Amino acid sequence: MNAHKLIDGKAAAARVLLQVREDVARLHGQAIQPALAVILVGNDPASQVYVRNKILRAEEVGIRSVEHRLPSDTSTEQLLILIGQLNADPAIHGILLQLPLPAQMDELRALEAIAPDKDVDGFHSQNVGGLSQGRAVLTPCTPSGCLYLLEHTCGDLRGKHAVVIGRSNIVGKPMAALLLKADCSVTVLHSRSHDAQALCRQADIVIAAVGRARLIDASWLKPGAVVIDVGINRIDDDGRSRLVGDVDFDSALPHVAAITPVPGGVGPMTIAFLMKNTVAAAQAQHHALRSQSEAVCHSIY
Ligand SMILES: NC(=O)C1=CN([C@@H]2O[C@H](COP(=O)(O)OP(=O)(O)OC[C@H]3O[C@@H](n4cnc5c(N)ncnc54)[C@H](OP(=O)(O)O)[C@@H]3O)[C@@H](O)[C@H]2O)C=CC1
Ligand SMILES: Nc1nc(=O)c2c([nH]1)NC[C@@H]1CN(c3ccc(C(=O)N[C@@H](CCC(=O)O)C(=O)O)cc3)C=[N+]21
Repeated sequence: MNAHKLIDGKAAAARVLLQVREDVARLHGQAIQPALAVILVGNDPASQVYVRNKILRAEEVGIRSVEHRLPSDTSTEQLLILIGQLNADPAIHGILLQLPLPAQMDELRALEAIAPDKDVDGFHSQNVGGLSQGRAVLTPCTPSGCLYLLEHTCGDLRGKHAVVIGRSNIVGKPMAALLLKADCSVTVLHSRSHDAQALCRQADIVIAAVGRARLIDASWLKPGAVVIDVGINRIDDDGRSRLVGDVDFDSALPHVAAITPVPGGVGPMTIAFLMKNTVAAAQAQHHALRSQSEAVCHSIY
């Protein structure tokens, strides 16, 4: 009955991937084979599932993928060596370092070691800074996917009040930067916020990226709000394990104008935008290479 309120992330991701497939075919025509390297350290079961999904999706659109699995006792130095090799390999266009890393590793140092033009997650400080300045740089996949869903649900975002719950470097902060770039008024809430619920109730748009199962129910939402649920939480439901978001979907649904489900909402969009970023990286690297060789030709003749 409320089906019209569902924001279908699977269908939107399929549309994005169709475009990516066309772009890949065009690159194949220029003898360019876009390629993504995925690094997985340790054997966290959830990370293994995500990595497998990313590799399957890459194959479907014609992107070559190379998986590098490292044991959980790998040192940061050993990881930096692999990243250095991938940075130097002209046949690799994108590098994804699956997070979280085992506790002994220096995550920030590893992310900073990835060449910014191969940083398809958009986590390198150069890309983070570029996004904050509003420049066209490689941008984190989950927030890009959320923005796409919002633009296709709300149309014009200008002047809308968006509340982002969560301030991680992966989701909350880049999400806030993208919404600001789209001319929203942005409030970012976190675990130290006073009366987060009352602030959230003022929002036209809510982005929940907290990591707490079903924290946000109808009492957090203004009637008619648009809700994007980034949360992926595995819970035990009468002895069966299942995925739920950060939003209490059943409580929120009668209240909202539109909402993403979990699964089938933001998750598929994250993977679609990873593919889009990989193709953009491949295009940019070949463009840069061509400009370089043209410059060399100019200096010779
Ligand atoms: N669908 C997808 O593609 C993706 C889904 N995810 C999912 O999104 C969720 C968030 O991920 P991520 O950003 O990495 O998580 P983090 O744990 O890094 O960040 C969670 C944020 O939520 C804040 N927070 C915690 N409790 C509360 C509270 N009660 N009220 C308000 N804010 C609170 C924290 O505040 P503080 O900073 O003060 O600690 C923090 O900023 C997870 O469920 C994750 O699995 C993540 C990436 C991609
Ligand atoms: N460097 C890095 N980049 C990331 O983008 C990154 C990461 N590390 N670490 C973990 C988080 C999480 N994340 C998800 C991606 C897809 C789904 C997804 O496709 N979810 C499906 C369900 C999948 C299932 O059934 O388990 C859905 O929501 O429909 C979920 C979560 C990316 N992350």
